[in-house]
Amino acid sequence: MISVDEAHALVLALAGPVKTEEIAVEDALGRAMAAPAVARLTQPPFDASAMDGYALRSDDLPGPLPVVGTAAAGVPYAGTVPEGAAVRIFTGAPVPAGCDRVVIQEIVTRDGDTIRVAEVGDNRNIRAQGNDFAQGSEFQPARALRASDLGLIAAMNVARITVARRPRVAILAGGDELVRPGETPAAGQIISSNDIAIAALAREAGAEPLVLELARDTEDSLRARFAEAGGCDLIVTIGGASVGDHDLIAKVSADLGMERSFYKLAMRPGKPLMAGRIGTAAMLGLPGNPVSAVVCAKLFMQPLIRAMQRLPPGPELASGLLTRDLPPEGDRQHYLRARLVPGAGLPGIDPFGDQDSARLWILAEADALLLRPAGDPARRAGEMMHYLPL
Ligand SMILES: Nc1nc2c(c(=O)[nH]1)N[C@H]1C(S)=C(S)[C@@H](COP(=O)(O)OP(=O)(O)OC[C@H]3O[C@@H](n4cnc5c(N)ncnc54)[C@H](O)[C@@H]3O)O[C@H]1N2
Ligand code: MOO
Repeated sequence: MISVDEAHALVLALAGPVKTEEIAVEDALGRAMAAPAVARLTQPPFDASAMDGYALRSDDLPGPLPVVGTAAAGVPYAGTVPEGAAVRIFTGAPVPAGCDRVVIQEIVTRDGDTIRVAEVGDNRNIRAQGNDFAQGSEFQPARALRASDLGLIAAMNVARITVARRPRVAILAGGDELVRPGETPAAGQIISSNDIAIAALAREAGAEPLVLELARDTEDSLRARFAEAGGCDLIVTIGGASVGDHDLIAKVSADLGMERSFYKLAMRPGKPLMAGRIGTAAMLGLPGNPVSAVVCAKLFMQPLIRAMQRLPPGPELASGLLTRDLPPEGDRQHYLRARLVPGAGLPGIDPFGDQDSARLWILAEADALLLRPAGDPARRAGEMMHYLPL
C-alpha cells in the first residue's frame, strides 16, 4: 500500500491542462484567474483629497485666506488657485493646481469667506496620483478571488476576466440499499447522504457538481451511470470500492478502460480509495463509509479540483496541543475526528474516543482531523500535533 503523500502526488498528477473562460468581474467571487487583469487606468487618476476641508499652499499658513471656490468629488475646481487663497474641498476631489496641502475642516475657523488655520500637523491629506496602482499593472493572485479582489479589478476598469473554468465533477453514488432524502426507506435501506456531502465539498473547492441518479448494484446500472458522466473533468464514485461481492466499481471502471494510478493506501479512514483516469476524465473511487468518503474528499478530491484550476491544492495543516495521552499508532496514517479547545497560544486538540467511520454526527461535532502519521509513537498530553481544520 502506498502512503498518503504518494497518493496525494499521484492524484494531483491527474489534473490535466487548465481550461479557461471569460466572465464578468462581478461573477468572479471564488474563481481562479487564468490570465492577469491589466489596469486600464492609474488610481487615483489625479492627486486626490483624503479629507473634507480646504486646499491651500503650506507657505500661506496660518492665514487668514479667502476661499475662492469649491472642489468636490467629480466636480473639480477649474484653474490654478492664486497665492494667498484657499479652495473648499471634499474627500475624493482632485486637489486644485497650486495647492500642496488639504487642512481638515475641524482645525479651521471660518468667518464668512475667510479661513484661519490652527496647529497644522505633518499630514498633507493628499493621495498622490497612482499611489494605489498604475495603468498597465497586472493582477493575478495565486489563490481564489476574494470580494475585495473584485473591487480592485473593477477599479482597474477591467470588466471581464479570464478564469479557470469550473471543473465539472460527476458524482456517482450507488448501492441497492440507498434511497433519496425524503423517500421512505424499505427494510434494509438507508438514505444516500454521501453524494450530498461530496457534491458540496466539490462546490466548495470551485467545481460544478453533477449528482447522477443512484446506481444499483449491477454492472449494467453502473455502466449507464458512467455513460452519463461523459464530458465531465472528474468522475467521483462513492462506495463499492472494497472487497465485497457487491463492490463492483473496480471491475466496471476497469472494463471501461480505467488506467489506475493506485488502489488502496495506508490511511485510516479511507483505505480503499481508488484513483486513475478514465477516457479524458480523472476518476476517484471514494469508499462508502460516510466519514471515510468525506475525509478522502477533503484530502484528495478537493486538492485535485483546486489543482485543475491551478489553485494551491492544499490541504493546509495547522498545529495544536494534544489534550490527552494517546497510544502508539498502527501502520496507516490516521485522521482522528477531534474538537479544538481555545488555548493561550495554540489551540488544544481533543480527539473523540469513538472513531467509527460511519458516524456522521461525531464528524459534525468535530472541528478538525487530528493527523497521526503511520507508526506514530505514543503521545502525551501537551505535545504539539498537526491537524486539518474542518
Ligand atoms: N472484508 C473487508 N471488508 C471491508 C474492508 C476490508 O478491507 N475488508 N474495508 C472496510 C473499509 S475500511 C471501508 S471504508 C468500507 C468501504 O466499502 P465500500 O467502498 O465498498 O462501500 P460500501 O460497501 O458500498 O458501503 C460502505 C458503507 O457505506 C454506506 N454507504 C455507501 N454509499 C452511501 C451513500 N451514498 N450514502 C450513505 N451511505 C452510504 C453503505 O451503506 C455501507 O454501510 O468497506 C469495509 N469493509
Ligand atoms: O478506511 Mo475505512 O475507510 O476505515 O472506514
